[in-house]
Amino acid sequence: MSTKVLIVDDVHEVLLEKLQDAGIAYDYQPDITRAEAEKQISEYSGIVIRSKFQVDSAFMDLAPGLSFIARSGAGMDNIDEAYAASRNITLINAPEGNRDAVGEHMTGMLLSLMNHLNRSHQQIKNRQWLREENRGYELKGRTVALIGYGNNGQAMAKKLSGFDVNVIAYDKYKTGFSDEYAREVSMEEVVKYADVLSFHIPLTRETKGMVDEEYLFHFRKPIFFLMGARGGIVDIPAVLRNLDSGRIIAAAFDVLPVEKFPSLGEQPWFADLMSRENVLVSPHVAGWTFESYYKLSAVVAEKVVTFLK
Ligand SMILES: NC(=O)C1=CN([C@@H]2O[C@H](COP(=O)(O)OP(=O)(O)OC[C@H]3O[C@@H](n4cnc5c(N)ncnc54)[C@H](O)[C@@H]3O)[C@@H](O)[C@H]2O)C=CC1
Ligand SMILES: O=C(O)C(=O)[C@H](O)COP(=O)(O)O
Repeated sequence: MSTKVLIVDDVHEVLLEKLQDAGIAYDYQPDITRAEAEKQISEYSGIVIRSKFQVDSAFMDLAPGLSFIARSGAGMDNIDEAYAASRNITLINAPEGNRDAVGEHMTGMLLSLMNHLNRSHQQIKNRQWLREENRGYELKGRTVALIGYGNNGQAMAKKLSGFDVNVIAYDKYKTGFSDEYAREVSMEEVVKYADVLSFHIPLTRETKGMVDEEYLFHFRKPIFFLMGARGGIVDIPAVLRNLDSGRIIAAAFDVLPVEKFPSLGEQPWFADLMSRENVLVSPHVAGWTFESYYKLSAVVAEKVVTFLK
């Protein structure tokens, strides 16, 4: 089978240019549905995706000649990685393309929570000028705990380096990673010292629902909670209960276990979550900037070209 790549989601034109320059044939079908892709995928040796649909074993079975799946993004949770490995299909992603965006966005969310920006803006819209209620907290001197010290964890640590904070990081699958930006710690130290808890781990069978009542129970100090990885990692009702008790001071989510309307609005916890003045939610855009749109596509194109050469 000659090399041909199917691109099934919106990507920056740099990706198309780089494939073209390398003489790699492709079809760019950003609006294709999964059902349509299923009909065509047998003709292709590679696919470039984002998060539009699941690339599961059933999909891969329709593509006997598939040699790679490239994700123009970081998270691989919409790909059955184990099945791809069993089929010897190479997986490519581009975390270098949006890690700075995630680091900046989650730092921004933290500063916003600590200074009540969301609430005070809403109050002023309602003609309320409440200075005392909106007195902020300073980051300086606090301990920020990063769970996961890969691309995004490291980017977040670098962004925080100008704030005079103590950054600690726990990574279950890495050791010996302490650097000038973060100190490697055990989970025991995280629960003891954290003032801020920020997640930078993938959604896997192991991490699904991991952040529940039991997980949050062990923290010794009230925490600011940041979820910028995948919503499926966290049990929202447990966070709500911890907000009620004051064990979580405030929480920011760029990702939620269910995203987009109407399904998000149908979740039993949705109205409660959104009624809180100390909760800040963004629509899964931490890694989605004008710059990362280009960088993700450029990085993934370079990796695809390297793989195919
Ligand atoms: N909100 C957004 O727009 C974005 C979200 N993401 C999400 O962030 C996740 C992380 O991205 P990267 O940092 O690029 O991944 P990465 O693979 O570079 O780093 C993840 C780190 O988490 C560690 N880890 C895995 N399971 C763990 C556990 N149970 N406890 C502690 N550490 C654990 C790994 O050893 C690894 O070092 C992605 O999988 C994706 O789901 C990524 C980009 C944008
Ligand atoms: O890279 C990831 O992982 C992300 O979550 C992206 O920032 C969002 O991915 P898309 O849904 O835009 O492909």
